[in-house]
Amino acid sequence: MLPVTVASGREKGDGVGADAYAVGVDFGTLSGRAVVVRVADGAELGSAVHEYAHGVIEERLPGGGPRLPPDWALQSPEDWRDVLRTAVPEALDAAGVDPADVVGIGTDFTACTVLPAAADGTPLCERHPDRPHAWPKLWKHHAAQPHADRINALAAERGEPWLARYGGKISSEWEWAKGLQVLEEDPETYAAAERWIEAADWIVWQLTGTESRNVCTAGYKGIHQDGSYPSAEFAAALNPGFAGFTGKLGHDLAPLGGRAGRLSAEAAGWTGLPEGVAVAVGNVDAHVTAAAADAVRPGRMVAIMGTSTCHVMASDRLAEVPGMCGVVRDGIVPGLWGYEAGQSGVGDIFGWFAETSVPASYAREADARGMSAHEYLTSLAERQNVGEHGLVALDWHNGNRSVLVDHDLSGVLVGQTLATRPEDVYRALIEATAFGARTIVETFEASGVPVEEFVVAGGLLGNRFLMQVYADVLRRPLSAIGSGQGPALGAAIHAAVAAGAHPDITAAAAAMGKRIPDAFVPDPARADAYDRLYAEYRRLHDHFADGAVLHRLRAIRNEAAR
Ligand SMILES: Nc1ncnc2c1ncn2[C@@H]1O[C@H](COP(=O)(O)OP(=O)(O)O)[C@@H](O)[C@H]1O
Ligand SMILES: O=C(CO)[C@H](O)[C@H](O)COP(=O)(O)O
Repeated sequence: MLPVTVASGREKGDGVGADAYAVGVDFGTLSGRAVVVRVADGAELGSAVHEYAHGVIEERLPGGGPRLPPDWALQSPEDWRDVLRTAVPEALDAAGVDPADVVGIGTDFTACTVLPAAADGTPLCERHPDRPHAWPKLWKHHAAQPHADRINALAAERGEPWLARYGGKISSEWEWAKGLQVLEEDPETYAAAERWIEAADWIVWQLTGTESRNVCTAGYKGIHQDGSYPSAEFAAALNPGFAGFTGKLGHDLAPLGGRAGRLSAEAAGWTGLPEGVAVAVGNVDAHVTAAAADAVRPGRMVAIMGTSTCHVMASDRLAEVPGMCGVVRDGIVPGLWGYEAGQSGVGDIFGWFAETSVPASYAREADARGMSAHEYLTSLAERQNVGEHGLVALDWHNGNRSVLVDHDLSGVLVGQTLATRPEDVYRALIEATAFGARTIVETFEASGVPVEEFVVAGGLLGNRFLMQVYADVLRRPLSAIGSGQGPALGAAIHAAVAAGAHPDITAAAAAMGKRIPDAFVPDPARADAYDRLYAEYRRLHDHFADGAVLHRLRAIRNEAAR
């Protein structure tokens, strides 16, 4: 790896005036969004979104070829570059800000979205577009579950000390499982991959021209703990050809809020920003949002609720929380432990239902009222009393990230009768995700990590009924982020720190972040009624947790698809 120089915000003193701006760019699952933010107070002056031309590649590669196997999810690096070329200049235009007043740019990415690259950063899919394994694997590529299972079994057998930092299980979404899958299914691509790099770091490489690796993705997704990755012996025991895997990863890890480098001439040409402005160290969409919600202090759990939900929380204590995604020192903010847990499917589950299960009469009615399917179903669902639909669902349609860590689990719905209507199911699915969130919060608290405040962020904040369900199910007031673009604002906050405009992330979050306390308050009667349904959810959860039925069904499906 190339040598990396990373300065913290404190050390640079770039000199930042009152009218200085930072640009944050959020690379999501379907689109990238840029926002221009005033560094003094976090005012958002302009933003722009660029939808990825290829979206999520799940069926076939962009050039055609055979159908991809089940559970694959790929992306195109050119789509990501297009965000820099279009959304950033459009956001600058919308903001009416002189680019010369921009002091820094920061980015955040979905994770673990990871790609094989050459030593100069060229994605292998740009050399071998016909090889599926040469393409970036999106976070929700779940086809490496058998590899994750082997990693977990071996780590448990060898008593690997790092396993407890991941709640006892490594996810199939992460770097090791996905890397092992490439080795075993396409050894040539594995051998050609001089780098196995998170898109979070790759995009920073595009901006600066220099490779850097961030402490956040290395810790949560790369199993980097206490200064090292799992040993070469461990990797070799998985597969002798895997022994050198960590040689493809990064070893000099850059701290969050640091400056990864300066904007290259080429990236200045793409973005319209001045060459040489500070570029922040790469980061993850969920983790930057904690700064945007001014929630980087211990005990504030931020739920970033969109396609999936991530729960992130800084804490001054280290504990083993079963089924959490990970705890990483400095993983959200330097100096504290950063916890992450998550639900792999949330908005995605509602989206699946709205797309596949709404009758034509509902679609017509929604159209007539100028509502989306989500809005129409919500308007019907919110009229019901708690429990009136007689249903309970398990929110595992995209697997279970916490607390079971098993992506071969699938969704369950019980209690249907001939009177069950679409809005009943839609409501039961919303409730199921809220019960999943409660399971996570209770697991943290039972493990000695108190959740003092629950802060909601992300696109689902737009559904107020859904938020009220969460407040009722969690039996606690919810704070809400005061921005519609949390990750992009968070990335801009990191850019401001990297540019020296604020001394550190905590100070920048206090100045630029936005949090509204008690935005949703629980109703005691509904909360009591939900306690009964939650008890049923937990019974169903424990019944299906071992995967006996659900794994068999998946095996039958996979066999039939082959
Ligand atoms: N009114 C709504 N109620 C519930 N879910 C919605 C609604 N509108 C969109 N969604 C779901 O929200 C998700 C998009 O959330 P968003 O935060 O914008 O995306 P991302 O997580 O990719 O950043 C989609 O999965 C979609 O199905
Ligand atoms: O795993 C994650 C972060 O660690 C996120 O779930 C992943 O990045 C996708 O997020 P989104 O729901 O915003 O698309």
